Amino acid sequence: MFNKIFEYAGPYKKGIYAATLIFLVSVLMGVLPFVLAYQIIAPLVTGGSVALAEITVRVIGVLVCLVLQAVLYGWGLDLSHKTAYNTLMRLRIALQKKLENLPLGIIQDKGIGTVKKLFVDDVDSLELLMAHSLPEGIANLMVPLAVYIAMFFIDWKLALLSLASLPISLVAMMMMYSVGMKQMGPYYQAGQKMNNTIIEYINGMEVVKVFNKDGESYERFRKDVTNYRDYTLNWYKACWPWMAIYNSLLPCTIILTLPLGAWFVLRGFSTLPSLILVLCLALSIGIPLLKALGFLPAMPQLNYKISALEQVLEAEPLHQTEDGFGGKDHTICFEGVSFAYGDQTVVHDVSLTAKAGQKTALVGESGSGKSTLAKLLIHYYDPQQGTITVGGQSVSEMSLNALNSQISYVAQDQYLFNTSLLENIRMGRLDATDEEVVEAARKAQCMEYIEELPRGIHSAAGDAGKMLSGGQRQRISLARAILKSAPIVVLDEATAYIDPENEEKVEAAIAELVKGKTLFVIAHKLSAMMNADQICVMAHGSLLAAGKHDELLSSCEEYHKLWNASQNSSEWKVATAKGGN
Ligand SMILES: Nc1ncnc2c1ncn2[C@@H]1O[C@H](COP(=O)(O)OP(=O)(O)OP(=O)(O)O)[C@@H](O)[C@H]1O
Repeated sequence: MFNKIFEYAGPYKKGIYAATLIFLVSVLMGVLPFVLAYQIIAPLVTGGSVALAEITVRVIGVLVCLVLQAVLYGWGLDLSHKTAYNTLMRLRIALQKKLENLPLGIIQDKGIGTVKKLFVDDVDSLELLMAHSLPEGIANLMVPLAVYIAMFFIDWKLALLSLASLPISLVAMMMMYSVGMKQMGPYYQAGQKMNNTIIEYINGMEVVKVFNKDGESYERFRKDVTNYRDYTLNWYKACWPWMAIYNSLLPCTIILTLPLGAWFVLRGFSTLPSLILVLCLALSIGIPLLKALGFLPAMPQLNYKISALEQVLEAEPLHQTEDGFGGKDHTICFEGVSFAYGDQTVVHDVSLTAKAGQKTALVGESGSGKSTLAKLLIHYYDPQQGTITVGGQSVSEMSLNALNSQISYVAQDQYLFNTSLLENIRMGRLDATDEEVVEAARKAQCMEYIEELPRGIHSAAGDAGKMLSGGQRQRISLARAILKSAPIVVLDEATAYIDPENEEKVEAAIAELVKGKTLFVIAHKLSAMMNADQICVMAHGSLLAAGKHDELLSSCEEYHKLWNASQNSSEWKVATAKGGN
Protein backbone atom coordinates (compact mmCIF):
# COMPACT_ATOMS: atom_id res chain seq x y z
CA MET A 1 0.00 0.00 0.00
CA PHE A 2 2.81 2.44 0.94
CA ASN A 3 4.62 1.85 -2.36
CA LYS A 4 1.55 3.02 -4.20
CA ILE A 5 1.31 6.11 -2.04
CA PHE A 6 4.91 6.99 -2.84
CA GLU A 7 4.14 6.50 -6.52
CA TYR A 8 1.20 8.89 -6.33
CA ALA A 9 3.30 11.41 -4.39
CA GLY A 10 5.88 11.52 -7.22
CA PRO A 11 8.24 14.46 -6.64
CA TYR A 12 6.46 15.29 -3.38
CA LYS A 13 7.56 12.07 -1.69
CA LYS A 14 10.60 13.89 -0.28
CA GLY A 15 8.08 15.85 1.77
CA ILE A 16 6.88 12.62 3.42
CA TYR A 17 10.45 11.66 4.35
CA ALA A 18 11.17 15.13 5.71
CA ALA A 19 7.90 15.26 7.68
CA THR A 20 8.58 11.79 9.12
CA LEU A 21 12.03 12.88 10.25
CA ILE A 22 10.67 16.03 11.86
CA PHE A 23 7.90 14.08 13.63
CA LEU A 24 10.53 11.60 14.78
CA VAL A 25 12.56 14.34 16.49
CA SER A 26 9.34 15.80 17.89
CA VAL A 27 8.37 12.44 19.45
CA LEU A 28 11.88 12.08 20.80
CA MET A 29 11.48 15.46 22.48
CA GLY A 30 8.48 13.94 24.26
CA VAL A 31 10.60 11.06 25.58
CA LEU A 32 13.60 13.09 26.76
CA PRO A 33 11.76 14.80 29.69
CA PHE A 34 11.25 11.33 31.22
CA VAL A 35 14.99 10.70 31.05
CA LEU A 36 15.61 14.09 32.63
CA ALA A 37 13.05 13.27 35.31
CA TYR A 38 14.87 10.01 35.97
CA GLN A 39 18.10 11.94 36.44
CA ILE A 40 16.42 13.95 39.19
CA ILE A 41 14.52 11.06 40.84
CA ALA A 42 17.17 8.31 40.77
CA PRO A 43 19.77 10.00 43.03
CA LEU A 44 17.02 11.05 45.45
CA VAL A 45 15.54 7.54 45.71
CA THR A 46 18.88 5.80 45.94
CA GLY A 47 20.03 8.07 48.77
CA GLY A 48 22.39 10.25 46.69
CA SER A 49 22.18 14.01 46.29
CA VAL A 50 21.44 16.38 43.44
CA ALA A 51 22.49 20.02 43.35
CA LEU A 52 19.74 22.62 42.86
CA ALA A 53 21.59 23.91 39.80
CA GLU A 54 21.44 20.43 38.24
CA ILE A 55 17.70 20.22 38.94
CA THR A 56 17.21 23.69 37.43
CA VAL A 57 19.14 22.72 34.29
CA ARG A 58 17.01 19.61 33.90
CA VAL A 59 13.76 21.48 34.47
CA ILE A 60 14.80 24.00 31.82
CA GLY A 61 15.74 21.00 29.64
CA VAL A 62 12.21 19.62 30.08
CA LEU A 63 10.69 22.97 29.09
CA VAL A 64 12.95 23.28 26.05
CA CYS A 65 12.00 19.72 25.01
CA LEU A 66 8.30 20.50 25.31
CA VAL A 67 8.59 23.71 23.28
CA LEU A 68 10.67 21.94 20.63
CA GLN A 69 8.18 19.07 20.56
CA ALA A 70 5.32 21.51 19.83
CA VAL A 71 7.26 23.55 17.26
CA LEU A 72 8.53 20.49 15.42
CA TYR A 73 5.07 18.92 15.48
CA GLY A 74 3.61 22.06 13.86
CA TRP A 75 6.37 22.12 11.26
CA GLY A 76 5.89 18.44 10.51
CA LEU A 77 2.14 18.95 10.10
CA ASP A 78 2.69 21.87 7.76
CA LEU A 79 5.03 19.81 5.60
CA SER A 80 2.96 16.65 5.67
CA HIS A 81 -0.22 18.54 4.69
CA LYS A 82 1.51 20.29 1.81
CA THR A 83 2.74 16.91 0.61
CA ALA A 84 -0.67 15.32 1.13
CA TYR A 85 -2.67 17.95 -0.75
CA ASN A 86 -0.15 18.07 -3.59
CA THR A 87 -0.40 14.29 -3.86
CA LEU A 88 -4.21 14.43 -3.84
CA MET A 89 -4.03 16.98 -6.63
CA ARG A 90 -1.71 14.71 -8.64
CA LEU A 91 -3.97 11.77 -8.02
CA ARG A 92 -7.09 13.63 -9.15
CA ILE A 93 -5.31 14.76 -12.32
CA ALA A 94 -4.13 11.16 -12.92
CA LEU A 95 -7.69 9.92 -12.39
CA GLN A 96 -9.08 12.50 -14.78
CA LYS A 97 -6.49 11.51 -17.42
CA LYS A 98 -7.34 7.86 -16.87
CA LEU A 99 -11.07 8.48 -17.12
CA GLU A 100 -10.49 10.36 -20.34
CA ASN A 101 -8.95 7.20 -21.80
CA LEU A 102 -11.45 4.74 -20.36
CA PRO A 103 -14.35 3.62 -22.52
CA LEU A 104 -17.04 6.27 -21.98
CA GLY A 105 -19.68 3.58 -21.54
CA ILE A 106 -17.79 2.10 -18.61
CA ILE A 107 -17.67 5.47 -16.86
CA GLN A 108 -21.39 6.01 -17.43
CA ASP A 109 -22.14 2.51 -16.14
CA LYS A 110 -20.29 3.25 -12.89
CA GLY A 111 -22.80 5.98 -12.09
CA ILE A 112 -22.17 9.61 -11.16
CA GLY A 113 -22.24 8.80 -7.45
CA THR A 114 -19.44 6.25 -7.71
CA VAL A 115 -17.28 8.47 -9.86
CA LYS A 116 -17.85 11.43 -7.52
CA LYS A 117 -17.03 9.25 -4.50
CA LEU A 118 -13.83 8.17 -6.18
CA PHE A 119 -12.74 11.69 -7.12
CA VAL A 120 -13.80 13.43 -3.94
CA ASP A 121 -14.25 11.11 -0.96
CA ASP A 122 -11.79 8.30 -1.71
CA VAL A 123 -9.02 10.64 -2.79
CA ASP A 124 -9.70 12.90 0.22
CA SER A 125 -9.40 9.99 2.60
CA LEU A 126 -5.75 9.62 1.57
CA GLU A 127 -5.11 12.88 3.39
CA LEU A 128 -5.27 10.96 6.67
CA LEU A 129 -2.67 8.53 5.40
CA MET A 130 -0.31 11.06 3.87
CA ALA A 131 -0.53 13.83 6.44
CA HIS A 132 -0.91 11.75 9.60
CA SER A 133 -0.84 7.95 9.58
CA LEU A 134 2.30 7.63 7.53
CA PRO A 135 4.69 10.29 8.88
CA GLU A 136 3.23 10.54 12.39
CA GLY A 137 2.52 6.83 12.67
CA ILE A 138 6.04 5.87 11.64
CA ALA A 139 7.58 8.39 14.04
CA ASN A 140 5.36 7.27 16.89
CA LEU A 141 6.34 3.66 16.27
CA MET A 142 10.06 4.20 15.67
CA VAL A 143 10.70 6.08 18.88
CA PRO A 144 9.14 3.40 21.15
CA LEU A 145 11.14 0.84 19.18
CA ALA A 146 14.37 2.73 19.85
CA VAL A 147 13.39 3.13 23.50
CA TYR A 148 12.78 -0.62 23.83
CA ILE A 149 16.22 -1.30 22.36
CA ALA A 150 17.73 1.15 24.87
CA MET A 151 15.85 -0.63 27.67
CA PHE A 152 17.45 -3.93 26.65
CA PHE A 153 20.86 -2.35 27.07
CA ILE A 154 19.87 -1.00 30.46
CA ASP A 155 18.39 -4.25 31.80
CA TRP A 156 17.14 -6.92 29.43
CA LYS A 157 14.97 -8.63 32.10
CA LEU A 158 13.10 -5.41 32.88
CA ALA A 159 12.86 -4.64 29.16
CA LEU A 160 11.24 -8.02 28.58
CA LEU A 161 8.74 -7.30 31.35
CA SER A 162 7.71 -4.02 29.73
CA LEU A 163 7.22 -5.85 26.45
CA ALA A 164 4.87 -8.37 28.04
CA SER A 165 1.72 -6.71 26.76
CA LEU A 166 3.02 -6.69 23.18
CA PRO A 167 2.28 -10.23 21.88
CA ILE A 168 -1.42 -10.19 22.82
CA SER A 169 -1.76 -6.65 21.46
CA LEU A 170 -0.16 -7.66 18.19
CA VAL A 171 -2.51 -10.61 17.80
CA ALA A 172 -5.47 -8.31 18.53
CA MET A 173 -4.19 -5.81 15.96
CA MET A 174 -3.85 -8.48 13.29
CA MET A 175 -7.33 -9.77 14.06
CA MET A 176 -8.76 -6.26 13.80
CA TYR A 177 -7.08 -5.78 10.44
CA SER A 178 -8.20 -9.12 9.11
CA VAL A 179 -11.87 -8.89 10.19
CA GLY A 180 -11.88 -5.24 9.14
CA MET A 181 -10.76 -6.13 5.62
CA LYS A 182 -13.41 -8.86 5.35
CA GLN A 183 -16.21 -6.41 6.19
CA MET A 184 -14.75 -3.70 4.01
CA GLY A 185 -16.10 -4.95 0.64
CA PRO A 186 -19.81 -4.78 1.52
CA TYR A 187 -19.25 -1.57 3.50
CA TYR A 188 -17.53 0.13 0.57
CA GLN A 189 -20.13 -1.06 -1.96
CA ALA A 190 -22.92 0.16 0.33
CA GLY A 191 -21.20 3.58 0.31
CA GLN A 192 -21.05 3.60 -3.50
CA LYS A 193 -24.68 2.56 -3.78
CA MET A 194 -25.80 5.23 -1.34
CA ASN A 195 -23.90 7.88 -3.31
CA ASN A 196 -25.52 6.79 -6.58
CA THR A 197 -28.98 6.63 -5.00
CA ILE A 198 -28.69 10.11 -3.48
CA ILE A 199 -27.66 11.60 -6.83
CA GLU A 200 -30.40 9.70 -8.65
CA TYR A 201 -32.92 10.80 -6.03
CA ILE A 202 -32.00 14.47 -6.49
CA ASN A 203 -31.83 14.24 -10.31
CA GLY A 204 -35.10 12.39 -10.52
CA MET A 205 -37.06 14.55 -8.06
CA GLU A 206 -39.13 16.10 -10.84
CA VAL A 207 -40.21 12.74 -12.29
CA VAL A 208 -40.79 11.38 -8.81
CA LYS A 209 -43.17 14.22 -8.01
CA VAL A 210 -44.98 14.08 -11.36
CA PHE A 211 -45.64 10.37 -11.07
CA ASN A 212 -46.39 10.53 -7.39
CA LYS A 213 -43.59 8.10 -6.65
CA ASP A 214 -42.42 9.95 -3.54
CA GLY A 215 -43.01 6.94 -1.33
CA GLU A 216 -41.29 4.44 -3.63
CA SER A 217 -38.30 6.65 -4.31
CA TYR A 218 -37.94 7.62 -0.66
CA GLU A 219 -38.15 3.94 0.25
CA ARG A 220 -35.14 3.16 -1.97
CA PHE A 221 -33.29 6.14 -0.59
CA ARG A 222 -34.09 5.09 2.98
CA LYS A 223 -33.06 1.50 2.27
CA ASP A 224 -29.64 2.46 0.89
CA VAL A 225 -28.97 4.97 3.65
CA THR A 226 -29.99 2.39 6.25
CA ASN A 227 -27.87 -0.27 4.57
CA TYR A 228 -24.87 2.00 4.71
CA ARG A 229 -25.46 2.57 8.42
CA ASP A 230 -25.79 -1.19 8.98
CA TYR A 231 -22.64 -2.06 7.06
CA THR A 232 -20.67 0.64 8.86
CA LEU A 233 -21.90 -0.57 12.24
CA ASN A 234 -21.16 -4.19 11.26
CA TRP A 235 -17.66 -3.17 10.41
CA TYR A 236 -17.20 -1.41 13.73
CA LYS A 237 -18.86 -4.27 15.60
CA ALA A 238 -16.38 -6.72 14.11
CA CYS A 239 -13.40 -4.47 14.91
CA TRP A 240 -14.37 -2.98 18.27
CA PRO A 241 -13.46 -5.91 20.55
CA TRP A 242 -9.98 -6.18 19.02
CA MET A 243 -9.47 -2.43 19.13
CA ALA A 244 -10.47 -2.41 22.79
CA ILE A 245 -7.97 -5.20 23.59
CA TYR A 246 -4.94 -3.67 21.95
CA ASN A 247 -5.80 -0.12 22.92
CA SER A 248 -5.95 -1.06 26.60
CA LEU A 249 -3.08 -3.53 26.64
CA LEU A 250 -0.39 -2.02 24.50
CA PRO A 251 0.18 1.22 26.42
CA CYS A 252 0.30 -0.75 29.73
CA THR A 253 4.03 -0.98 29.53
CA ILE A 254 4.49 -0.95 33.33
CA ILE A 255 1.83 -3.51 34.17
CA LEU A 256 4.44 -6.22 34.89
CA THR A 257 7.56 -4.08 35.11
CA LEU A 258 6.45 -2.36 38.31
CA PRO A 259 5.56 -5.34 40.56
CA LEU A 260 8.00 -7.88 39.13
CA GLY A 261 10.73 -5.26 38.69
CA ALA A 262 10.43 -4.34 42.38
CA TRP A 263 10.77 -8.03 43.21
CA PHE A 264 13.83 -8.31 40.93
CA VAL A 265 15.40 -5.38 42.79
CA LEU A 266 14.64 -6.94 46.19
CA ARG A 267 16.16 -10.25 45.04
CA GLY A 268 19.18 -8.46 43.57
CA PHE A 269 18.44 -9.44 39.93
CA SER A 270 18.18 -5.77 38.94
CA THR A 271 19.30 -2.46 40.36
CA LEU A 272 16.95 0.25 41.60
CA PRO A 273 18.29 2.95 39.21
CA SER A 274 17.77 0.58 36.27
CA LEU A 275 14.22 -0.10 37.42
CA ILE A 276 13.50 3.62 37.76
CA LEU A 277 14.99 4.37 34.34
CA VAL A 278 13.07 1.51 32.67
CA LEU A 279 9.85 2.64 34.38
CA CYS A 280 10.41 6.24 33.23
CA LEU A 281 11.13 5.10 29.70
CA ALA A 282 8.17 2.71 29.67
CA LEU A 283 5.91 5.57 30.76
CA SER A 284 7.38 7.88 28.11
CA ILE A 285 6.38 5.65 25.22
CA GLY A 286 2.75 5.20 26.29
CA ILE A 287 1.53 8.31 24.46
CA PRO A 288 3.44 7.68 21.19
CA LEU A 289 2.21 4.09 21.14
CA LEU A 290 -1.38 5.18 21.68
CA LYS A 291 -1.06 7.78 18.90
CA ALA A 292 0.38 5.23 16.50
CA LEU A 293 -2.45 2.86 17.34
CA GLY A 294 -5.01 5.58 16.76
CA PHE A 295 -4.19 5.42 13.06
CA LEU A 296 -4.62 1.67 12.78
CA PRO A 297 -8.44 1.33 12.60
CA ALA A 298 -8.51 3.44 9.44
CA MET A 299 -5.97 1.20 7.68
CA PRO A 300 -8.38 -1.43 6.31
CA GLN A 301 -10.62 1.34 4.94
CA LEU A 302 -7.68 3.13 3.40
CA ASN A 303 -6.35 -0.06 1.89
CA TYR A 304 -9.75 -0.68 0.31
CA LYS A 305 -10.05 2.84 -1.03
CA ILE A 306 -6.57 2.66 -2.51
CA SER A 307 -7.54 -0.61 -4.22
CA ALA A 308 -10.66 1.06 -5.64
CA LEU A 309 -8.51 3.89 -6.98
CA GLU A 310 -6.02 1.36 -8.32
CA GLN A 311 -8.75 -0.54 -10.12
CA VAL A 312 -9.65 2.60 -12.03
CA LEU A 313 -6.06 3.65 -12.60
CA GLU A 314 -5.16 0.19 -13.86
CA ALA A 315 -8.35 -0.47 -15.83
CA GLU A 316 -7.81 -1.32 -19.44
CA PRO A 317 -8.03 1.88 -21.46
CA LEU A 318 -10.04 2.22 -24.62
CA HIS A 319 -8.12 0.77 -27.54
CA GLN A 320 -7.28 3.71 -29.75
CA THR A 321 -4.28 5.23 -31.48
CA GLU A 322 -3.13 8.77 -32.17
CA ASP A 323 -3.95 8.35 -35.86
CA GLY A 324 -6.41 10.48 -37.72
CA PHE A 325 -9.18 9.14 -39.91
CA GLY A 326 -7.82 7.61 -43.08
CA GLY A 327 -10.73 5.45 -44.22
CA LYS A 328 -11.31 5.24 -47.98
CA ASP A 329 -14.99 6.09 -47.58
CA HIS A 330 -17.64 5.94 -44.85
CA THR A 331 -18.77 2.36 -45.18
CA ILE A 332 -19.30 0.87 -41.73
CA CYS A 333 -18.41 -2.79 -41.21
CA PHE A 334 -19.09 -4.95 -38.15
CA GLU A 335 -17.11 -8.19 -38.46
CA GLY A 336 -17.82 -11.00 -35.99
CA VAL A 337 -18.55 -8.53 -33.19
CA SER A 338 -19.43 -9.88 -29.75
CA PHE A 339 -19.86 -7.77 -26.65
CA ALA A 340 -20.72 -8.36 -22.99
CA TYR A 341 -21.64 -5.99 -20.18
CA GLY A 342 -19.69 -7.67 -17.41
CA ASP A 343 -20.58 -11.37 -17.68
CA GLN A 344 -23.71 -10.86 -19.74
CA THR A 345 -23.06 -11.22 -23.47
CA VAL A 346 -25.59 -9.05 -25.28
CA VAL A 347 -24.15 -8.99 -28.80
CA HIS A 348 -23.30 -12.32 -30.43
CA ASP A 349 -21.01 -12.52 -33.44
CA VAL A 350 -22.65 -9.74 -35.45
CA SER A 351 -21.39 -9.05 -38.96
CA LEU A 352 -23.03 -6.37 -41.07
CA THR A 353 -22.10 -3.68 -43.57
CA ALA A 354 -23.70 -0.26 -43.78
CA LYS A 355 -22.69 1.15 -47.15
CA ALA A 356 -21.42 4.71 -47.50
CA GLY A 357 -24.15 7.18 -48.43
CA GLN A 358 -26.92 4.70 -47.67
CA LYS A 359 -29.51 4.42 -44.92
CA THR A 360 -29.09 1.35 -42.73
CA ALA A 361 -31.77 0.71 -40.14
CA LEU A 362 -31.50 -1.51 -37.08
CA VAL A 363 -34.76 -2.97 -35.88
CA GLY A 364 -35.62 -5.53 -33.26
CA GLU A 365 -37.39 -6.01 -29.99
CA SER A 366 -36.46 -4.02 -26.96
CA GLY A 367 -33.24 -5.36 -25.46
CA SER A 368 -32.11 -7.03 -28.70
CA GLY A 369 -28.83 -5.10 -28.68
CA LYS A 370 -29.47 -2.26 -31.16
CA SER A 371 -28.27 0.59 -28.94
CA THR A 372 -25.27 -1.46 -27.88
CA LEU A 373 -24.25 -1.83 -31.53
CA ALA A 374 -24.58 1.93 -32.01
CA LYS A 375 -22.48 2.52 -28.88
CA LEU A 376 -19.84 0.12 -30.14
CA LEU A 377 -19.73 2.03 -33.41
CA ILE A 378 -19.16 5.36 -31.66
CA HIS A 379 -16.55 3.54 -29.56
CA TYR A 380 -18.19 3.91 -26.14
CA TYR A 381 -16.87 0.41 -25.51
CA ASP A 382 -14.36 -1.97 -27.08
CA PRO A 383 -15.96 -5.21 -28.27
CA GLN A 384 -14.58 -8.39 -26.71
CA GLN A 385 -14.43 -9.98 -30.15
CA GLY A 386 -14.48 -8.80 -33.72
CA THR A 387 -13.72 -5.47 -35.36
CA ILE A 388 -15.66 -2.43 -36.41
CA THR A 389 -14.27 -0.47 -39.31
CA VAL A 390 -15.14 2.78 -41.04
CA GLY A 391 -13.93 2.95 -44.63
CA GLY A 392 -11.69 -0.05 -43.89
CA GLN A 393 -9.98 1.53 -40.84
CA SER A 394 -10.72 -0.03 -37.48
CA VAL A 395 -12.25 2.38 -34.97
CA SER A 396 -9.57 1.22 -32.53
CA GLU A 397 -6.85 2.24 -34.96
CA MET A 398 -7.70 5.91 -34.86
CA SER A 399 -8.10 8.41 -32.06
CA LEU A 400 -11.51 8.92 -30.52
CA ASN A 401 -11.35 12.52 -31.73
CA ALA A 402 -10.73 11.31 -35.29
CA LEU A 403 -13.73 8.98 -35.07
CA ASN A 404 -15.87 11.69 -33.48
CA SER A 405 -15.07 14.04 -36.33
CA GLN A 406 -16.65 11.50 -38.72
CA ILE A 407 -19.77 10.68 -36.73
CA SER A 408 -22.70 12.66 -35.36
CA TYR A 409 -24.46 10.61 -32.70
CA VAL A 410 -27.93 11.71 -31.72
CA ALA A 411 -29.68 9.80 -28.97
CA GLN A 412 -32.84 10.39 -26.97
CA ASP A 413 -31.24 12.08 -23.99
CA GLN A 414 -29.11 14.92 -25.11
CA TYR A 415 -27.17 16.86 -22.57
CA LEU A 416 -27.44 20.64 -22.63
CA PHE A 417 -24.53 22.44 -20.97
CA ASN A 418 -25.24 25.27 -18.60
CA THR A 419 -24.27 27.94 -21.06
CA SER A 420 -26.18 29.83 -23.76
CA LEU A 421 -28.15 27.98 -26.44
CA LEU A 422 -25.76 29.56 -28.96
CA GLU A 423 -22.77 27.97 -27.25
CA ASN A 424 -24.65 24.70 -26.83
CA ILE A 425 -25.19 24.47 -30.54
CA ARG A 426 -21.64 25.64 -31.24
CA MET A 427 -20.40 22.50 -29.43
CA GLY A 428 -21.06 20.82 -32.79
CA ARG A 429 -18.23 22.82 -34.38
CA LEU A 430 -16.26 25.11 -32.13
CA ASP A 431 -14.96 27.37 -34.90
CA ALA A 432 -18.44 28.05 -36.34
CA THR A 433 -19.43 31.71 -36.61
CA ASP A 434 -22.58 33.03 -34.88
CA GLU A 435 -24.27 33.17 -38.29
CA GLU A 436 -23.49 29.52 -38.98
CA VAL A 437 -24.87 28.58 -35.57
CA VAL A 438 -28.08 30.50 -36.22
CA GLU A 439 -28.36 28.89 -39.67
CA ALA A 440 -28.02 25.41 -38.11
CA ALA A 441 -30.65 26.33 -35.52
CA ARG A 442 -32.95 27.46 -38.32
CA LYS A 443 -32.44 24.19 -40.25
CA ALA A 444 -33.21 22.26 -37.07
CA GLN A 445 -36.48 24.20 -36.73
CA CYS A 446 -35.32 25.82 -33.50
CA MET A 447 -35.46 29.52 -34.32
CA GLU A 448 -39.23 29.90 -34.08
CA TYR A 449 -39.23 29.12 -30.36
CA ILE A 450 -35.73 30.47 -29.65
CA GLU A 451 -36.84 33.89 -30.92
CA GLU A 452 -39.61 33.92 -28.34
CA LEU A 453 -37.19 33.43 -25.46
CA PRO A 454 -36.36 36.66 -23.55
CA ARG A 455 -32.69 36.59 -24.62
CA GLY A 456 -33.22 34.61 -27.80
CA ILE A 457 -30.32 32.35 -28.74
CA HIS A 458 -28.28 33.93 -25.95
CA SER A 459 -30.63 32.51 -23.30
CA ALA A 460 -28.85 30.23 -20.87
CA ALA A 461 -29.70 26.57 -21.49
CA GLY A 462 -30.22 26.12 -17.75
CA ASP A 463 -32.99 28.76 -17.71
CA ALA A 464 -34.22 28.02 -21.22
CA GLY A 465 -34.06 24.28 -20.51
CA LYS A 466 -36.89 24.66 -18.04
CA MET A 467 -38.97 26.42 -20.69
CA LEU A 468 -38.16 23.97 -23.51
CA SER A 469 -40.11 20.85 -24.23
CA GLY A 470 -38.36 17.52 -24.79
CA GLY A 471 -38.79 17.93 -28.55
CA GLN A 472 -37.41 21.47 -28.48
CA ARG A 473 -34.37 20.33 -26.52
CA GLN A 474 -33.97 17.49 -28.99
CA ARG A 475 -33.95 19.98 -31.85
CA ILE A 476 -31.11 21.91 -30.15
CA SER A 477 -29.07 18.72 -30.22
CA LEU A 478 -30.01 18.16 -33.85
CA ALA A 479 -28.85 21.72 -34.63
CA ARG A 480 -25.56 20.79 -32.99
CA ALA A 481 -25.26 17.75 -35.27
CA ILE A 482 -26.29 19.75 -38.37
CA LEU A 483 -23.56 22.27 -37.58
CA LYS A 484 -21.06 19.47 -37.14
CA SER A 485 -22.06 18.04 -40.48
CA ALA A 486 -20.16 14.77 -39.96
CA PRO A 487 -20.35 12.34 -42.90
CA ILE A 488 -21.90 9.58 -40.74
CA VAL A 489 -25.04 10.10 -38.70
CA VAL A 490 -26.05 7.64 -36.00
CA LEU A 491 -29.58 8.14 -34.75
CA ASP A 492 -30.58 6.15 -31.70
CA GLU A 493 -34.32 6.40 -31.10
CA ALA A 494 -33.99 10.11 -31.79
CA THR A 495 -37.71 10.62 -32.19
CA ALA A 496 -38.92 8.37 -29.40
CA TYR A 497 -41.24 9.95 -26.84
CA ILE A 498 -41.73 13.10 -28.87
CA ASP A 499 -45.22 14.56 -28.97
CA PRO A 500 -46.97 14.65 -32.37
CA GLU A 501 -46.69 18.43 -32.60
CA ASN A 502 -42.91 18.28 -32.27
CA GLU A 503 -42.51 15.07 -34.22
CA GLU A 504 -43.04 16.70 -37.58
CA LYS A 505 -40.49 19.39 -36.81
CA VAL A 506 -37.96 16.94 -35.41
CA GLU A 507 -38.38 14.82 -38.52
CA ALA A 508 -37.81 17.87 -40.72
CA ALA A 509 -34.66 18.65 -38.70
CA ILE A 510 -33.49 15.05 -39.10
CA ALA A 511 -34.13 15.17 -42.84
CA GLU A 512 -31.89 18.22 -42.98
CA LEU A 513 -29.23 16.49 -40.88
CA VAL A 514 -29.03 13.28 -42.88
CA LYS A 515 -28.96 14.78 -46.38
CA GLY A 516 -26.21 13.00 -48.33
CA LYS A 517 -24.87 11.26 -45.23
CA THR A 518 -24.22 7.63 -44.33
CA LEU A 519 -27.08 6.94 -41.97
CA PHE A 520 -27.15 4.32 -39.23
CA VAL A 521 -30.50 4.53 -37.56
CA ILE A 522 -32.33 2.78 -34.76
CA ALA A 523 -36.04 3.38 -34.39
CA HIS A 524 -39.02 1.50 -33.09
CA LYS A 525 -41.27 3.09 -35.71
CA LEU A 526 -40.87 0.63 -38.54
CA SER A 527 -42.93 2.66 -41.02
CA ALA A 528 -40.18 5.31 -40.94
CA MET A 529 -37.62 2.62 -41.83
CA MET A 530 -39.44 1.19 -44.85
CA ASN A 531 -37.43 3.24 -47.29
CA ALA A 532 -34.06 2.21 -45.80
CA ASP A 533 -31.50 0.77 -48.22
CA GLN A 534 -30.95 -2.01 -45.74
CA ILE A 535 -32.85 -3.12 -42.66
CA CYS A 536 -30.97 -5.28 -40.14
CA VAL A 537 -33.16 -7.37 -37.88
CA MET A 538 -31.74 -8.04 -34.41
CA ALA A 539 -33.01 -10.61 -31.91
CA HIS A 540 -31.38 -11.52 -28.59
CA GLY A 541 -28.11 -9.87 -29.58
CA SER A 542 -27.79 -11.68 -32.93
CA LEU A 543 -28.36 -10.45 -36.44
CA LEU A 544 -31.24 -12.52 -37.84
CA ALA A 545 -31.51 -11.08 -41.32
CA ALA A 546 -30.69 -8.05 -43.44
CA GLY A 547 -32.39 -6.76 -46.55
CA LYS A 548 -35.02 -4.41 -47.91
CA HIS A 549 -38.47 -4.04 -46.39
CA ASP A 550 -40.33 -6.13 -48.97
CA GLU A 551 -37.78 -8.93 -48.97
CA LEU A 552 -37.76 -9.15 -45.20
CA LEU A 553 -41.55 -9.14 -44.95
CA SER A 554 -41.62 -12.37 -46.92
CA SER A 555 -38.38 -13.98 -45.74
CA CYS A 556 -37.98 -13.03 -42.07
CA GLU A 557 -40.58 -14.17 -39.59
CA GLU A 558 -39.22 -11.92 -36.82
CA TYR A 559 -39.46 -8.85 -39.09
CA HIS A 560 -42.98 -9.82 -40.09
CA LYS A 561 -43.90 -10.01 -36.43
CA LEU A 562 -42.29 -6.63 -35.67
CA TRP A 563 -44.05 -5.07 -38.66
CA ASN A 564 -47.45 -6.38 -37.61
CA ALA A 565 -46.88 -5.19 -34.06
CA SER A 566 -45.91 -1.72 -35.28
CA GLN A 567 -48.96 -1.57 -37.57
CA ASN A 568 -51.24 -2.58 -34.70
CA SER A 569 -49.72 0.02 -32.46
CA SER A 570 -50.21 2.82 -35.00
CA GLU A 571 -53.81 1.69 -35.52
CA TRP A 572 -54.20 1.72 -31.77
CA LYS A 573 -52.81 5.25 -31.62
CA VAL A 574 -55.26 6.42 -34.31
CA ALA A 575 -58.14 4.68 -32.53
CA THR A 576 -57.29 6.21 -29.16
CA ALA A 577 -56.83 9.60 -30.76
CA LYS A 578 -60.27 9.31 -32.35
CA GLY A 579 -61.69 8.16 -29.07
CA GLY A 580 -60.30 11.31 -27.55
CA ASN A 581 -58.14 9.49 -24.97
N1 LIG B 1 -25.02 -0.28 -19.49
C1 LIG B 1 -25.49 -1.52 -19.44
N2 LIG B 1 -25.09 -2.39 -18.50
C2 LIG B 1 -25.55 -3.65 -18.46
N3 LIG B 1 -26.45 -4.14 -19.32
C3 LIG B 1 -26.92 -3.33 -20.29
C4 LIG B 1 -26.47 -1.97 -20.39
N4 LIG B 1 -27.10 -1.40 -21.45
C5 LIG B 1 -27.89 -2.35 -21.97
N5 LIG B 1 -27.79 -3.50 -21.29
C6 LIG B 1 -28.45 -4.79 -21.59
O1 LIG B 1 -28.02 -5.19 -22.87
C7 LIG B 1 -29.10 -5.74 -23.61
C8 LIG B 1 -29.21 -4.99 -24.93
O2 LIG B 1 -29.58 -3.65 -24.63
P1 LIG B 1 -29.72 -2.53 -25.76
O3 LIG B 1 -30.02 -1.25 -25.09
O4 LIG B 1 -28.56 -2.60 -26.65
O5 LIG B 1 -30.99 -3.06 -26.53
P2 LIG B 1 -31.95 -2.28 -27.55
O6 LIG B 1 -32.30 -3.26 -28.59
O7 LIG B 1 -31.34 -1.01 -27.97
O8 LIG B 1 -33.18 -2.00 -26.59
P3 LIG B 1 -34.21 -0.77 -26.68
O9 LIG B 1 -34.89 -0.89 -27.99
O10 LIG B 1 -35.14 -1.02 -25.55
O11 LIG B 1 -33.42 0.48 -26.52
C9 LIG B 1 -30.31 -5.63 -22.73
O12 LIG B 1 -30.49 -6.90 -22.11
C10 LIG B 1 -29.96 -4.60 -21.71
O13 LIG B 1 -30.59 -4.87 -20.49
